[in-house]
Amino acid sequence: MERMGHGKAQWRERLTTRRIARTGDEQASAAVRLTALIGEIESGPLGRPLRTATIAAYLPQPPEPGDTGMLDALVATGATVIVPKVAPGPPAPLDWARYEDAGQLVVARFGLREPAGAAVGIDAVGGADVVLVPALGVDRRGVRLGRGAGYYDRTLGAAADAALVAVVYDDELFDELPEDPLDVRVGWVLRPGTGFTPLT
Ligand SMILES: Nc1nc2c(c(=O)[nH]1)N(C=O)[C@@H](CNc1ccc(C(=O)N[C@@H](CCC(=O)O)C(=O)O)cc1)CN2
Ligand SMILES: Nc1ncnc2c1ncn2[C@@H]1O[C@H](COP(=O)(O)OP(=O)(O)OP(=O)(O)O)[C@@H](O)[C@H]1O
Repeated sequence: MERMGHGKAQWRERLTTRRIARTGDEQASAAVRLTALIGEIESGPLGRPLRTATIAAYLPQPPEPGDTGMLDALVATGATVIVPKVAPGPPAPLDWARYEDAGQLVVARFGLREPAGAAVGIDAVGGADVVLVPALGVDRRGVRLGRGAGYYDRTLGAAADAALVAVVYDDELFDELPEDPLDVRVGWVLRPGTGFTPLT
């Protein structure tokens, strides 16, 4: 039994509360900075030019850090960008769709935006060079805290060759978060004030 106040649920509640309290200014400046920084993925987790790369991203939902500017900047390099489509039913591996521009988006399950077009299948993430993973927080070992449905933990096993990058605010990298056996660790963190940092 975990000590009261230190389990995943408590961390999730604390970090969500802190995010909701972030000002519009902080959210907007984080999005601008992430858009400006995203090209550094080439010298960081990607390790080669974006032009021929496939990036699995996601559509940030306030107060998550970032916005479609970050995705548009990736598309502008020539990279192929895919984003999740959440199917009906209980949590399952994420399906994916090609992201081209914000004009193609519709609001779907959980209020998340997704491309209106056809899904490309759950195996598409296997072709990604880098997966940008949403997180409420991440620790120095790469343990990631998500929203708690396990969508990404069910998905990332199919992305065995990809570099995994958690995207968080600058004050959301911790020494140690709670970890479960099924959690998939990430190798990198991307923060608006700091850029890409490898994790041990
Ligand atoms: N922008 C974004 N897209 C994403 C994720 C994410 O964290 N962020 N996901 C990462 O896995 C997946 C969706 N994950 C979700 C996990 C839990 C709940 C959920 O429990 N929703 C509650 C309301 C509480 C809440 O909003 O968190 C509900 O609708 O009952 C929703 C989505 C796929 N796409
Ligand atoms: N690969 C998996 N197969 C089956 N169940 C899983 C798998 N990974 C996680 N789960 C289950 O999903 C639930 C939520 O997992 P967890 O708390 O790690 O979610 P999370 O990583 O915070 O959420 P998300 O990935 O949606 O952002 C747990 O009950 C966990 O046991």
